[in-house]
Amino acid sequence: MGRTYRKRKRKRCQASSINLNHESTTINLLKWLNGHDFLNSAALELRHFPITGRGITSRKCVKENDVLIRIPMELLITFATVDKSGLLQCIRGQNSFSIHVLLSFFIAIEKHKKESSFWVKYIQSLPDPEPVLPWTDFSDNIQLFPDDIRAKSRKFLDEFNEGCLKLKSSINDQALCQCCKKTLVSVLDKSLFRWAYVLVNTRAVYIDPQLVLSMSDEEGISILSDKPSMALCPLLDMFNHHYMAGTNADVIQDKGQLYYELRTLRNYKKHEQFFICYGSHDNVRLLLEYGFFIPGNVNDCVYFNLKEIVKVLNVSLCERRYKFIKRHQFDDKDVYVRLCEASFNMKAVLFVCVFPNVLNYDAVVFSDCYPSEFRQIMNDCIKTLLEYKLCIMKEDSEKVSSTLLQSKHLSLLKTFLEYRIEFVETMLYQFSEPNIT
Ligand SMILES: C[S@@+](CC[C@H](N)C(=O)[O-])C[C@H]1O[C@@H](n2cnc3c(N)ncnc32)[C@H](O)[C@@H]1O
Repeated sequence: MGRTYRKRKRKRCQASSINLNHESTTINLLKWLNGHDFLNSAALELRHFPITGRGITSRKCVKENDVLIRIPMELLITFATVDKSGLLQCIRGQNSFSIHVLLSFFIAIEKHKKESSFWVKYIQSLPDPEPVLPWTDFSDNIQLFPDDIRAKSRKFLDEFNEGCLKLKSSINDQALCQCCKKTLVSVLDKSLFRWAYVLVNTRAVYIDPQLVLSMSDEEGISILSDKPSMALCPLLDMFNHHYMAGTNADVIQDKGQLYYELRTLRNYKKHEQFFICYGSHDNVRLLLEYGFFIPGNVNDCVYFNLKEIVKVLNVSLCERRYKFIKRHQFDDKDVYVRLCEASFNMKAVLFVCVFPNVLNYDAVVFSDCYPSEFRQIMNDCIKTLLEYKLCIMKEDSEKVSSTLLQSKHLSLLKTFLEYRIEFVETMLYQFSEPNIT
């Protein structure tokens, strides 16, 4: 791909994006932020992009290490915000809740309060309906999902259902909404809670839990079942994800005031979209937690488990070799292949499988000094394993494509499964090349 091609592509992308700065939700959000010590010094502009949806650019060129946003701490929604709001006093009993559930409870009730909420301009800027995540398909469609995606979807769904039920059953029956005097239990219906829960899932950023605890009331802390490391940060949550995001976020102190700050790590052209990195996530994680995937994602990988490796490679493991793998938990997680590379655990498992007579596996595996002939043998094994996965993935994709059932969730999954086949085919091609590690 030449420079001129990339330049034209970028221009086409800018031309097809739509400026959202004139929309009332954007104007109101920026006005509200301006009124609370936020300076739009980087001339940020919200635009709708064809692939990523709404995202952020600037009307001017931005230099490396420039500040994109600096949001004062009191505009972040953290456990301390929920604690100080008095909402937790509506919860009776000794039940404890995750920070995810508590933030969801808070924004659900604030959404219901409409204009009487301090957060109304922020809440109006949030997407409604919420993004489509495969596990929020509440029909029986989850049965059609491939094994790996179905297992994870069920886990997400169980956590959501459990959190929702526990919260609703713990809210004091007499507790009323401050704005409409309806009971909070009746206000918090499942679809409102789902909206809030998915938004927290897709938009919360990491915050140092110790900092949050230092800003909270000691009495309220006992309601937490995990660390309060999630926060909603207006405007920061308009940035889309890329694994190569050229930005860095941090909490900083300026003249005694704490801010959540985002800076650039490189120069940006006018109207180039800014990204942040949500983490080194593979595409299945992006799909399940955020409702999208990125073709060519460098963090994408194909996972295997010991049972299928042994079956596909037709290996019989003696007790000594099996125990070695188990003792070091090599088969527990991170047994994967990604573009041009096998993970540490994958290499270890394959080595033990195909070299039965090594006396000291520890010495080889932990020094990463494998015999020279292992590389070619490993690549051949990986090719066989990928061919096996490809057959399964084709069947999975066929199952989803041929169903007469319809939902946004299923069509998202269908697109993803088709992409996943292409991804494994590319990997197979790469592992067929000589000199691949
Ligand atoms: C933190 S929000 C980012 C802003 C969001 N686009 C909006 O309109 O408010 C995260 C959501 O944005 C979308 N998103 C983020 N990065 C994306 C990407 N690289 N490609 C497609 N969608 C993306 C997904 O719907 C995700 O759940």
